[in-house]
Amino acid sequence: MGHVEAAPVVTNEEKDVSESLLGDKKVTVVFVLGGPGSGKGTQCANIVQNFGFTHLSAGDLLRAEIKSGSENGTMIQNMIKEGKIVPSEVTIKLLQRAMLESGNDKFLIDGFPRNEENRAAFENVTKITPEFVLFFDCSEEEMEKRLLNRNQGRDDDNIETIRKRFKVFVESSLPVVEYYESKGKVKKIDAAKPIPEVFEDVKAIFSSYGAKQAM
Ligand SMILES: Nc1ncnc2c1ncn2[C@@H]1O[C@H](COP(=O)(O)OP(=O)(O)OP(=O)(O)O)[C@@H](O)[C@H]1O
Ligand SMILES: Nc1ccn([C@@H]2O[C@H](COP(=O)(O)O)[C@@H](O)[C@H]2O)c(=O)n1
Ligand SMILES: [Mg+2]
Repeated sequence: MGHVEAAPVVTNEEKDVSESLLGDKKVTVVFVLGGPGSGKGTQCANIVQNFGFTHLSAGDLLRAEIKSGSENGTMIQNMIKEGKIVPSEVTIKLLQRAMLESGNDKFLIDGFPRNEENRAAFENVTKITPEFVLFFDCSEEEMEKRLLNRNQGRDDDNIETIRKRFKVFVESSLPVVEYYESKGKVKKIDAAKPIPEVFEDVKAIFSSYGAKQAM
């Protein structure tokens, strides 16, 4: 699998984290995108077990930030309840920290970039471009059913917020997928199939990219 030579970050605030994380270390990043409930988290867990990637879910990092009592917690909580996209600088900082703390050099970044601002800011700040984008394609009808049955106590898994998340996905996130499509970077998966079948398709992609199976 090819690698991306990362470059230093520009802001002083991020300096310590980014220099340690990026410096001259080569990192491989796969963005995992798809609508709410398309199965990103489920399949990332499988990829981690089989291919040695670290899974970083932007949504999970934001929820952890709320729980930590951070000064941004209330703002993040309100945005998530409304299905809105949190400002990029907040999410990128969390991703950078998690990348550094992982000690790994291969990352599945799940649910990010969610809009053009996320995409441009991440590339500008980290100088990392994704190896490829894994896109889980699924109908809204199926995704809605899955989210209403998820039972993980998420504040945004209610029908009102789910509809808002679908709208944001179509208006803001699909254009990011289209951007990467224009660069020939999108690997599309039929995510409507049962979980094991989806993973067979996912495995074929990672194997063909030469990602080593974890021992
Ligand atoms: N292929 C599948 N078929 C049926 N159910 C699935 C499938 N993949 C995942 N699920 C179930 O659907 C729900 C949503 O899956 P998951 O949390 O992986 O989605 P997600 O894309 O990460 O969603 P979100 O964007 O909301 O975080 C979970 O309850 C999961 O068990
Ligand atoms: N790049 C991102 C990712 C997520 N969010 C917010 O978190 C919510 C839940 O995300 P999931 O991927 O776990 O479904 C999402 O609806 C956004 O409110 C974000 O702001 N930016
Ligand atoms: Mg998820």
